[in-house]
Amino acid sequence: MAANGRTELEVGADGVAVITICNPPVNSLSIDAAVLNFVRRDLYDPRLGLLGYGFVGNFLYSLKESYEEALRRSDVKAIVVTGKGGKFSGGFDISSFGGVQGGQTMQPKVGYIAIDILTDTVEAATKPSVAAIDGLALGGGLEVAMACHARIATPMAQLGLPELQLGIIPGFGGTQRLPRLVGLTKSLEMMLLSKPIKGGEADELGLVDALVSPNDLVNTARQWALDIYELRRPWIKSLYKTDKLEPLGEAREILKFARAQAQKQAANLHHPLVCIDVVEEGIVAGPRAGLWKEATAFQDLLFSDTCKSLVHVFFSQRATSKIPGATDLGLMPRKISKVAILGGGLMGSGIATAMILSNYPVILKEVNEKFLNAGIDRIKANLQSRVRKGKMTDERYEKAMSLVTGVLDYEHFKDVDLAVIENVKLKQQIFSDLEKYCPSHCILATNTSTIDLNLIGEKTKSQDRIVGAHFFSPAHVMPLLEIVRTQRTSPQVVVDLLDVGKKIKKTPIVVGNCTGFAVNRMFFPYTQSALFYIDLGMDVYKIDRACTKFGMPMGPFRLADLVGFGVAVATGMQYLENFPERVYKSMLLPLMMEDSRAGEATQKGFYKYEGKRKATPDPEIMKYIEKSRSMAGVTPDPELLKLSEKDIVEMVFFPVINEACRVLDEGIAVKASDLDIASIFGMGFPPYRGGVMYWADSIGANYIHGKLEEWTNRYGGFFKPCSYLAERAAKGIPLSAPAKKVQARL
Ligand SMILES: C[C@H](O)CC(=O)SCCNC(=O)CCNC(=O)[C@H](O)C(C)(C)COP(=O)(O)OP(=O)(O)OC[C@H]1O[C@@H](n2cnc3c(N)ncnc32)[C@H](O)[C@@H]1OP(=O)(O)O
Repeated sequence: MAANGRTELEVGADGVAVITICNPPVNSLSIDAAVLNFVRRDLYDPRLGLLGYGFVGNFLYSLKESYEEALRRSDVKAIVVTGKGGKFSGGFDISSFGGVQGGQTMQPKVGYIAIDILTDTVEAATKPSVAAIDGLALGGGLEVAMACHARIATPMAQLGLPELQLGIIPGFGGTQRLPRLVGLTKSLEMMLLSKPIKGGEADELGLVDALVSPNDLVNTARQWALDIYELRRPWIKSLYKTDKLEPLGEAREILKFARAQAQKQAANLHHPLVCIDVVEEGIVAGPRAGLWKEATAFQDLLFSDTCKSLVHVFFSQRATSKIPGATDLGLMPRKISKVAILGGGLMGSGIATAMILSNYPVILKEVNEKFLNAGIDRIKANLQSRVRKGKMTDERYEKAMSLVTGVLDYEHFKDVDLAVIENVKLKQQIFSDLEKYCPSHCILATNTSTIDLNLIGEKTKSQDRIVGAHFFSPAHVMPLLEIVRTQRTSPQVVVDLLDVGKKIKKTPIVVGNCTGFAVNRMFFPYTQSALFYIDLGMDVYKIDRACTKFGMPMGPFRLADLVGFGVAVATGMQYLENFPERVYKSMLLPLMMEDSRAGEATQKGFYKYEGKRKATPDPEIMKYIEKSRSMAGVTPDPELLKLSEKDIVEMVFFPVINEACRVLDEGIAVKASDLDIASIFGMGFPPYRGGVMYWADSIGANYIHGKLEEWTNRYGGFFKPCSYLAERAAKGIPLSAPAKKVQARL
């Protein structure tokens, strides 16, 4: 049995050596710090990595060793590379990035893996090798497979180079081999969008050579390798293929277009452009030059802030489902076979759509025929929009719709496992009805962003199975799910809902019960502070521009237009009731609403909307702003007109950080990284800045605290830093450090 991150080598009577990648759970290609520590310090340069020769890591060294053995042995004619447990490989071990970035783990010398191991050992081998791909072949995993002389995959295999989502580029030759196997346009799409493809598409494109069932995979690959050995099939080195590459002139046009697209999509990101440059180098100067450029660029990007932030996001996203007191108790999620949704409004129908898309049978209950039909029609419309966009076949549409049953009574509720209550009046009554009609294990979930879960359950004996499931609109599209637990919600129910969340492809975060929970609590100051600055004399469009340049999908005013002023005012009222000391009572939205100017839905808000969703600044808003300013009795501050975009971003986001600190301090969120994920998936905070708390720590609690203090003195209590922030600023402790660590340091 191999140790973690090693390869197993087994030679069959047919003369085929099968090299198996073994590193559960995803067979990542590991670099083992312990092994690297044996390398002599004098052969190590922190920027260039290993200058001399030595062990370069568990898996990769082991792969080279296995190859060398297979090449040496006279009983081996050909080689098959595969992965253990139905997965080829999820790529380079991301958990080792931190060690390399922090200097604890040495990295191999530039080009060692891509050139010495994959090109000069695997691809240049005198015996042919075939990759047998089931499950995942991502990043470095696919790069190993592309260095083999053929690839056999299963239809459900996922193949891709998603490195850019981590702020790096493919570093094991992927930028050179993928374009040569699938053409420039498709390869750029796969890399720039970090989008894997399934086995079927890979077969059509020529990325794999044959598609077989998982049971036939290794045997087919063995035979294929022998066929190459006996010259019955071509022996192809993908690095030197040219037939799929577009002619140079055309290639240059494709690269130019890709650069423009990359800049349009994320102007703050540098690494997509580096990726395009590296691809171009290979096309213009030849693939070996491309490999060298790739290797140096990869090592530089590994140390970038973008990479560090995105790796933080990767692990934080996975950590949201690790909940102390729930997921560490050894509880297994129970099987949810049927879901009931009460209320087919916008949210209810969106939730139903998300459920049926993941094959959960759904009962949709409404109070009358008219509402029920409207709810079913909304679900149909959600799915039809997917069909129109080519994301769903007609057959899949019919199958999904067949999972929905519309009802007007509780007759069908006796075998329901999960009941989700949408925004229906008399929730208390409904919960007590559900208690009567549903089986005693059924989870009772309510979708709400405000309601007090303790109150809802007051008339039932089922407080332990009451939980909040806060979806974001549109529920079948938005990726976040806030799971709200009260003091009495059972850990089993939390574990069950985390599992459902994962199955319906949402990123769940578990939060405590309070007005606004975590996401809306953080979101509120985003628009609040912006409204305040308008009364103080700032320009609406300048604020929006600064926020979008920072990386937000839209600024606070464009967002208010999208959400609608009615919702914004209603939310403001709830905050006023619960947190009066930090609500700014702006009159701007009510004034605009008096003239039926209530956001995008009314074609006019802070912007004018003529074409579909096209927002144009509207000078008319000045008359409302002037009125609002005079009603507020605030004197505009000429200093604010001089602010740079960086200053504006700080003024908008530091109150958000302040609120995030309160959320953490009150125990509403379990850990700071959950708030990072909540800000990215719930607010659209740029992931390459790592999330709101990670970004805050990159700036420093002390600086943020100082600014908030300064603004409190100048403009009032709205900015007052909370005690959590003040304490950490004073003691120099990161905002994201866990509470017990703080205590340990106090
Ligand atoms: C030089 C090279 O070009 C550079 C590279 O290869 S960079 C790496 C490229 N590969 C990737 O980006 C793939 C990243 N992984 C994923 O997208 C997904 O994890 C996956 C599709 C592989 C599996 O998804 P899923 O089945 O939902 O499981 P998921 O919960 O994400 O992962 C399972 C565990 O494997 C870990 N994991 C997944 N991929 C990993 C990787 N490449 N390295 C280290 N750990 C990894 C996860 O952190 C998680 O650990 P946990 O159970 O302790 O939380």
